[in-house]
Amino acid sequence: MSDPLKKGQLHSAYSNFRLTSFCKHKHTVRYMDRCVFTRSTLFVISLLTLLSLINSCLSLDSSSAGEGVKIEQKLNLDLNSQIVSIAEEPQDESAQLPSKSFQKIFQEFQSKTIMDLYDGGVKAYENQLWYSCASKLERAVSTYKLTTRIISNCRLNCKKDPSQSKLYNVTSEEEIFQHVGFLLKIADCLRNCLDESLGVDYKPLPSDYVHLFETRMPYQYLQYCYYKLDQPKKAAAASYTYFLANHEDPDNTLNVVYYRDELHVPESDFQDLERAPYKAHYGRALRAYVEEDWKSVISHVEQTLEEYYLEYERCFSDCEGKEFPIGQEFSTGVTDWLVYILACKMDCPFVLNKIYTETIENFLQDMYHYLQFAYFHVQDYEKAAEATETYLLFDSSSEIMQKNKEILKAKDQVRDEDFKPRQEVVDYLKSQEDIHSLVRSMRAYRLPNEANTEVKEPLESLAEQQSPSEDWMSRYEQHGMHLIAKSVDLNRQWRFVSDGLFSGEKCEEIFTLIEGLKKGPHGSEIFDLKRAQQKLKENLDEEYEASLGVLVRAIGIVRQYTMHYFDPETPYVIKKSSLVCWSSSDKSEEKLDCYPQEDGTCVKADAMPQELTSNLYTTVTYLHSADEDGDFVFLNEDMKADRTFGLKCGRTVGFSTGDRHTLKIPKDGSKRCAMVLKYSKDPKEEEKDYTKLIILLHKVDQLRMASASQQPEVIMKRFADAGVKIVKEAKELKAKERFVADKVASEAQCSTLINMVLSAALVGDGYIHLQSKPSAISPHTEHEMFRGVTIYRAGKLAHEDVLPVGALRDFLELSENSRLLVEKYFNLTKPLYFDFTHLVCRTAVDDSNKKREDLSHPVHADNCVLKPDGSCVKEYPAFIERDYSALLYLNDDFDGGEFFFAHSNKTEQVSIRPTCGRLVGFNAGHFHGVRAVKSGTRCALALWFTLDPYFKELAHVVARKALNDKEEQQRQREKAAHEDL
Ligand SMILES: O=C(O)CCC(=O)C(=O)O
Ligand SMILES: [Fe+2]
Repeated sequence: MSDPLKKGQLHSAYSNFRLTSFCKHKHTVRYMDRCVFTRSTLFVISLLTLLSLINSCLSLDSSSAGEGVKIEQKLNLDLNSQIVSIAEEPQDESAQLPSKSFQKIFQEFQSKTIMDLYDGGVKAYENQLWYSCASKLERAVSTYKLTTRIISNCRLNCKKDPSQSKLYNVTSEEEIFQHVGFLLKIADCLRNCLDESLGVDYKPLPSDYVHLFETRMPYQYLQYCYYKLDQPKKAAAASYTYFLANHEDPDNTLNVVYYRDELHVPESDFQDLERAPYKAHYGRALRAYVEEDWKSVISHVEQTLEEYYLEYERCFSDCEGKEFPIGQEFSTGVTDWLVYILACKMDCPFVLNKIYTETIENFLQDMYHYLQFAYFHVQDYEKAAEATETYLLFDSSSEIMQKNKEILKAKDQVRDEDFKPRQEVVDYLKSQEDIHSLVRSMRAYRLPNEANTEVKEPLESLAEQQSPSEDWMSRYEQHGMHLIAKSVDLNRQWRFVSDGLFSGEKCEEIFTLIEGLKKGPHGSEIFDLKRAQQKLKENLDEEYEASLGVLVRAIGIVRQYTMHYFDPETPYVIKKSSLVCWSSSDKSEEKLDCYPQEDGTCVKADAMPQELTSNLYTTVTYLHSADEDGDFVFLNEDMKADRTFGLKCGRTVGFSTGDRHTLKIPKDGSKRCAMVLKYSKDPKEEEKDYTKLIILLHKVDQLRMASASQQPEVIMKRFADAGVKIVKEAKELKAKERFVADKVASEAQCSTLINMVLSAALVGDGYIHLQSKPSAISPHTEHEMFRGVTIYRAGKLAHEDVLPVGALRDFLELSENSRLLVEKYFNLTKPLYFDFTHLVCRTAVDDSNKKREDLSHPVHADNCVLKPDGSCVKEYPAFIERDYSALLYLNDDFDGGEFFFAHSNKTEQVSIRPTCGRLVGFNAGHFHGVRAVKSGTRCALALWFTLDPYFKELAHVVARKALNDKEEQQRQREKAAHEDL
């Protein structure tokens, strides 16, 4: 972070501070690390930020109700700097606990009423009853705010002082209840408080409504109803309020602009109607800062801090009021709950530090910087010393702050004991450290199903299951990962090179994350996990989310491999993950006078470290292959090349962070990209953004699934209406969780898919899907040949116009229908995800060999290893994450090839004859096999599903995107052809 002390007229004491660049725009000044508009140009700057989103010419109709707010305008503002609003006037935000008499009236406003009001408002909007729309939605919002504030106050008060509970201390011999006493009092207090303020009949608002209010949906309706009621100021405030939580919505952005430019609503009326009090104080503090009114800066920053900590406490206690799925057992249930609360609490600073549309990373830290500066200016040096020391708690290595401390120390009025940090920050940082260390210690705990905030790679779980004596390397080799050089080959300790850590798919997917980065002076571009979160929050793009998911797993794989390789007593934590690309710098003719490093820096020879250490470690995994250019170079003491390695997707080079290395920047101007991980043995150094990103991905996923879910009966009826028939159920199939359905695919769809395999499949592709090894022979029998297409490959082939768009559409549609049918038939309450999707044909090699005794696919279960004693163990190399399986058959013109369910002694239990459109769905733990295909070709769409979102097959997202792109291209072509006529 840069320094407020650097700004404008410096006190002579500060003259030795470094100066940063000036702001480009002539009406801006620099404060903190941003450029803000000076007073003459003050505006609701978040508005300006949003304008930068729409720098292009747009013409949109913003309303679903017909005639909307229209705007046609070319906006051309250079507003790249991220700025915050400092023009808004504060409002009266604090909702107090209502008085007793009010409570009586209030009790009428039960959550049912909130729902009624909301639904009524929306209905009125649809019926164009603008007055009724506005009045109902206004009441819905105010009742919701009041209710949530009351509940939140109860939680806060009862946590602080549970003595309102009449329960005596609970004591028990039973150990578990000895811990529960305190909780019991809080629970009793909370229940009483809620009963008293909301009435005993109060029912919590259903989560889908909570979501609507949290995403400020009522304001989206309100703005239009106000507009129709000729209340532009209110409309402007409502649309601005909605915008702040939904800035990716371009229609609303245009509305805001419209109110400003067409209806001339003054800037001061663009108010955030949901603004937390501390944000208002913050805005005023910034304004005072620009005006150099130090006394006001102090007073507003102090109020900001006071309100911020209140909000922080509230955020913490509200986390405990969130709805969670809980496990069945007492211990798992309670622990799952705790883990959820923890994840929620971890997010609090992130939520609170979002000011308007921008997240201010070091919000609190900045506040003490402002205070220090302002106190210094009013010559209250003791307070300035206190603020300095407080700041140093956040960042003890800040050179600027250290220098400032020296300057303050030189003042006569300042004594050593004045450098005492504020208690509130000591407490705050302790609570943060507590949360993070709890999260760390719970790392190994696995939440049920989709509730998995701690991510496990298949290889990670494999690692945990193994005893140390087991030959871990050969297991990795089965996945195609193998060591190609180790320390002895590489002249130095702590060096290795391994191949095959990523598949081509993974490389391509991660590569897509690298775009729009800024090049550093030497020609490197760096992508880190902070940027990833920011981008995902700005735009919940499913494809981007999928690529991040791949990255998160990739990090897990490489870390696990590295830990195994070095077998450290203390595990390594990841200190920093980034994607780094090198390409020739703009001044490419000039030769670099430093050695480019894999982490994106460029180091001079004399600055190269001498020491090797096993405490800090780096791995570099390449994201593409290159025949000639871009080598990695291990250097020796004399800075001469020790060994060089070419680039290859998935190749991983590991070395001690202090080791000497460099790289060759491609001469042809192309980018050379790698995933760079730095490790440390100090758990305190762990990169928090990794966990944060996982939690964010998880939340996004839950949101998406929640909005998509529908009642099973409705879906099953829809299937029945479309002709799908359940033909065999548990009883006939001799076990629960099995069914057979017919007419899931049409004849035309079956032929399309079969043609796809026969024409486009790479022989053997996708069967060993961690590492494609083309092989014509079936892994199960030499009498058959395998051909397959994965969903990823289908997407790619369609993208390259090798596969007709319609074929990809059928592939995606049939997969999705099969998934949905399994999810709804089994009445699953958790979303079912694809784990792997494989379209596969088996062809009898020698048609005359009809006496075959072998099986096309031996008896097995899809998620465990069948042992000779008939037990099935959930261990590697089985895909233990798989929960359900389905096969959608595509033809019947072959001999043999019946699917059968089996007993654990491998004998046949019940068999099913494949035919086009027939789907078998079953629990992935059930034994089954396929009889020999004696002649002809048997094709099926094989689908494996998981309840664990971590294993979600991301290729579906990529393929869907490819389909959408192609369809859009087709539409454009048709449109152009039509216009030509
Ligand atoms: O093709 C079939 O009918 C079953 C295949 C199977 O069980 C599997 O691939 O795991
Ligand atoms: Fe199977």
